[in-house]
Amino acid sequence: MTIAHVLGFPRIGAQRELKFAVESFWRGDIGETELAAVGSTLRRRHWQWQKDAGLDLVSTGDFAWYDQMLNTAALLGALPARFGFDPKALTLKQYFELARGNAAQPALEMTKWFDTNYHYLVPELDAETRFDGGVDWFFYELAEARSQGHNVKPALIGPLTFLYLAKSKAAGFDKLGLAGRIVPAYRRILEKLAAQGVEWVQIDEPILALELDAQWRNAFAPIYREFSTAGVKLLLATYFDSVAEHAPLLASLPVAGLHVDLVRAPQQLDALLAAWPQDKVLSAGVIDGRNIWAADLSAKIEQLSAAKTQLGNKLWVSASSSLLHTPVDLAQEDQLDAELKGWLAFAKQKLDEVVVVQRALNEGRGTVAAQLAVSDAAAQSRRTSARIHNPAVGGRVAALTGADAKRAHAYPVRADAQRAWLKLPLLPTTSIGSFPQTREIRAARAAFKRGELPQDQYIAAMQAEIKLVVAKQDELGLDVPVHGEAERNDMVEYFGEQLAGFTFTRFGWVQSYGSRCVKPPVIFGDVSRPTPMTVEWSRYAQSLTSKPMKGMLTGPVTILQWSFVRDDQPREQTCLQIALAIRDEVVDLEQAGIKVIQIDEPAFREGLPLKRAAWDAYLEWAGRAFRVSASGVVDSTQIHTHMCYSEFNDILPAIAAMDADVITIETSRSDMELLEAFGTFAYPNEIGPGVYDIHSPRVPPVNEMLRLIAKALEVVPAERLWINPDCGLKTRGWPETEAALSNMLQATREARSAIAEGRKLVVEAAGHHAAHAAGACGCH
Ligand SMILES: Nc1nc2c(c(=O)[nH]1)N[C@@H](CNc1ccc(C(=O)N[C@@H](CCC(=O)N[C@@H](CCC(=O)N[C@@H](CCC(=O)O)C(=O)O)C(=O)O)C(=O)O)cc1)CN2
Ligand code: MET
Ligand SMILES: [Zn+2]
Repeated sequence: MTIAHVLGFPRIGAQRELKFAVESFWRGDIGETELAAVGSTLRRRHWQWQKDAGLDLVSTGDFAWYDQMLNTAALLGALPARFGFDPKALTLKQYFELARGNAAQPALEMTKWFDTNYHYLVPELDAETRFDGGVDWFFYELAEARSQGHNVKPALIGPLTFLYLAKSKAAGFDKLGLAGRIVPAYRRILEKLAAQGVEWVQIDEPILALELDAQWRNAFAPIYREFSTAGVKLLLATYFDSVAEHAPLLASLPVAGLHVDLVRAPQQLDALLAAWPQDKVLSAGVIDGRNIWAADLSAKIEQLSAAKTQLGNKLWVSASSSLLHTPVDLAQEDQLDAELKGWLAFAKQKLDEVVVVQRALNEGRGTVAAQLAVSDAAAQSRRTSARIHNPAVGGRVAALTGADAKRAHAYPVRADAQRAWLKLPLLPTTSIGSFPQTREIRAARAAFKRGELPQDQYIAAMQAEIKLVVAKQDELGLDVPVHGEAERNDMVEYFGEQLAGFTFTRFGWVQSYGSRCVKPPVIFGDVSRPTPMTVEWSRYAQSLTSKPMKGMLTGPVTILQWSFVRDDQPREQTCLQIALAIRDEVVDLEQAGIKVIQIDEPAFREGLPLKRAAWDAYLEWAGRAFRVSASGVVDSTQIHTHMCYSEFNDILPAIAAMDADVITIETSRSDMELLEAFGTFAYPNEIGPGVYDIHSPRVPPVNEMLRLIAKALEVVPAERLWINPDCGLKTRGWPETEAALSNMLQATREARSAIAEGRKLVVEAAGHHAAHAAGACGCH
């Protein structure tokens, strides 16, 4: 029989139960026992759903209090020594300290999981790292599932992916050199599973979808040979892109099965089948684990028919990746109309989809005729619905010319026009946009959305917030203030709610990191902007100050990247439609007298395809989309952009080609390393490298920021340098926000006087890193 399974299920809970429980625990409102009970309840529910749907195996190992990479490190016992924790006796409190930092130690670094909006904690490795075993949560949860009567397939992140994604501070550290230690650790885990009678173990090696160099590729065979005698069957799981280039390797690896992503890379099926041995399982990920569209089930069955003929029972059916990246349960969405709802499937619905495909393959389509009829009708309605296609939008995109994606004059000409009216001081100061999203703001919005707070009162409350934020910035002396984004639930969802061609959900939450979630809007049709989206808020904010108010928009690439995107046309096309909508908004802001406008693109780097071979094409269309959004204005209007969360060194030319007048960019956590690349590359326009990290409540002292400013001045001429934090302040509280900004302005004043007096700023002043080493920085 063809087996039905999934690689993992979202842990957050349909009502974000895990988020609220974890945050209560952090606040001390509940204890470990109550928190553990919430975790148990969620796991029990999610396993039961998998079983009820008809999956043959339910997944364990996919639960985590914060993150699955941290869980793997905790299981292996590979914790950074700087925390001083005993890996075998790690408490929940210590686990969260690794994730969030404590008084003495900053948290593990956090970064994006491949090309998703999920962030994992980066394990730290050094020559002393040991994998001598840690907590037994993984085994506890396995036993829990079995005690509930489930046929279980535990899942682990594989050793090579673990090492590849981990990080070492030592330059040139050979991570693969730790294989000799990590492999026995995994082998011990596998043997323990075998002893407990576990048949199948899923081992995730998503790095196989990257363009691996020979050193990493060649590490697979010997390592998996070590595992082949541990007594369990291994299902090696890959996802997010094709692994066809490794087909011979994968066919010959001593594992019992391979899972592949046939949504992102359907074409790899033929290549793999051509090389596939008879005795090995091929798990076909045909249901989209990254998007919310209901599958065209007839098409999926068709897609697998040749594979079924060739492989018989060795063909398994699954979702393309873990369902972690999809919201939990569509059934809760009571405000979507029936047509749209019929086009969607969240994680729980995807379980059913996997099973329908499986049953059709095992028992014939007749056994699932009713489900197929529903699916066929939905697919048909999505292909033909009048709500999807808007000829005016298509026409506008088709009519775009080169001139539409280019400012009228080059940067030096624009800079003169901007200087003439802005009259900013040297080293102008600004912020990235958001100010603290307080509980009061969120509560007011929640009440408004529930219909309990009338619209005029909601607007008044947000205006009061804007007034406060503008007054505080005037007091502090910021040169280019912002309105603070109080009215926005999220920088993408807010725009999705107002654009045609988008819809949004009530409970479509997806974990972004730890307890933080996002609710990506859904792009189902051609995108356009019925009415201005931000103009009134910005106009109001400008009325409160004589300084130039900076308008604040999210760019087309980021809106695309952080939404659920339609899969019936190329992403490029959708992105250009969004770009035109944002362009309209930019032009309206300019008309309203907002002549400094920031178009945020924090997800620009994240959108890069996993395979380098596809980078150029992406950078070309993504850059064009940004320029389309930014180029409708006159020379004197200053366009800013902002980027964060990523390493930008390898795409600097593409960033320069976006031709924003000013870019503010995250750099403080890397101690301005990035700027060296900007210096070498000679970034041509203005740049505001973040001078303090906003991800922790810690208030950096003046001299620390001064040191970063001095470092920046070594590579960026003062005339083109801006001073700002790393990112928006929405997750911060007010006290640290005011203190940090006040220090930032003090540092700026000192830098300005040094420049005016021709004094050279000292770069070597003790900074955060030195203070850290001395345990004297008060971080977190
Ligand atoms: N889309 C997106 N992706 C992104 C980022 C981003 O900002 N947006 N940033 C990076 C990730 N960083 C993130 C930083 C913070 C949060 C975050 O704070 N999320 C909030 C939810 C934000 C939100 O949508 N808030 C809504 C809904 C808030 C809410 O939960 N309301 C309660 C009621 C609250 C109350 O009464 O006090 C409810 O509806 O039940 C609002 O403000 O309106 C959370 O998890 O808590 C998420 C991601 C990368 N990816
Ligand atoms: C993730 S980038 C955030 C940019 C946005 N303008 C903010 O300040 O919140
Ligand atoms: Zn940012």
